[in-house]
Amino acid sequence: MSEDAPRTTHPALTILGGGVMGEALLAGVLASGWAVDDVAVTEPFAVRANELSSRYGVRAADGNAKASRRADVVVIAVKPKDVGAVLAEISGALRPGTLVVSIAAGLPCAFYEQRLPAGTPVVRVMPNTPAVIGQGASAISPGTHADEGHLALTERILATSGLVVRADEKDLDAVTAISGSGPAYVFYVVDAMAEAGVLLGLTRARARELAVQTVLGSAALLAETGEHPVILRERVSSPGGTTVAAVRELDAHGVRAAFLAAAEAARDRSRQLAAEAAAPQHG
Ligand SMILES: NC(=O)C1=CN([C@@H]2O[C@H](COP(=O)(O)OP(=O)(O)OC[C@H]3O[C@@H](n4cnc5c(N)ncnc54)[C@H](OP(=O)(O)O)[C@@H]3O)[C@@H](O)[C@H]2O)C=CC1
Ligand SMILES: O=C(O)[C@@H]1CCC=N1
Repeated sequence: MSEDAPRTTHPALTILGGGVMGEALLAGVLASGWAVDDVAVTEPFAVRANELSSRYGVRAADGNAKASRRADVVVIAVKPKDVGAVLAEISGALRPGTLVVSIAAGLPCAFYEQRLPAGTPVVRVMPNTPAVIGQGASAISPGTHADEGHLALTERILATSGLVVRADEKDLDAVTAISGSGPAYVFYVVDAMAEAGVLLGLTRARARELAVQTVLGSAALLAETGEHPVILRERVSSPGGTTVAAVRELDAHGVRAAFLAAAEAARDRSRQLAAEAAAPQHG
């Protein structure tokens, strides 16, 4: 880059929790040009903290309070049951105006606002694991004190790992049930298709290779054509052919109804997580 080229400035970002999603967000911002000095991660398990530090070159040695003190944006990426304890640690350390972004399932913005200094801007996010390869889907929703600038900043951070959409907070449990948990449904379908291939005599490796490429190609076809899935399904289904015979079995075995029930169960569990996190801790 020439010395005259404009430099993009990035806010100081601290990610609390270096697990699956914390690492995905970390990798995304670094790949998008965040400097390692602008990003820190916290992780209580020292072996994991060292791993993240040596893999990405970011600071991972500090505790939550110290790492949050110098941040412009703090991303909470611990499990929902651990969020209350983390907020108690960082509440006194945040500088006024620090944006708190949480990816924890279930917990509403109000949960954070009740535990952080008055006026703290909070944005709730529901990402998903394809963020690991920059193919994630995230929905974001503002708390009481988050303005357009906070939403735009959150979008900037999440866009480094995929699609970002804005959603009303009342819809975030539904988003969790569809795109948050959704990758697991797709992996389940791929595994079932591969198993079916084995049943029909294909090797396991060949069956999985074909199932993965079929899902990849079908998703790309949907995204690139913008066609309705029913239209694309009809194009596969020749009159009197193999596909219509197969889809009749999916219907007969209640696969569509199972997806609807699964989404309701995930939505309900998301609500329960909020209730459990708000309940007094025992033990
Ligand atoms: N996995 C997913 O598909 C999605 C997850 N989410 C949400 O993201 C959050 C993280 O999930 P995920 O990454 O899967 O979970 P992980 O268990 O992989 O990551 C959580 C990390 O937080 C660490 N941790 C625990 N306590 C603390 C603490 N007090 N301070 C700092 N770090 C701590 C854990 O360390 P240790 O293991 O040593 O305890 C662990 O590394 C959850 O709230 C989840 O609801 C949202 C969307 C999708
Ligand atoms: O299973 C969970 O609770 C998290 C939230 C969405 C995906 N994984």
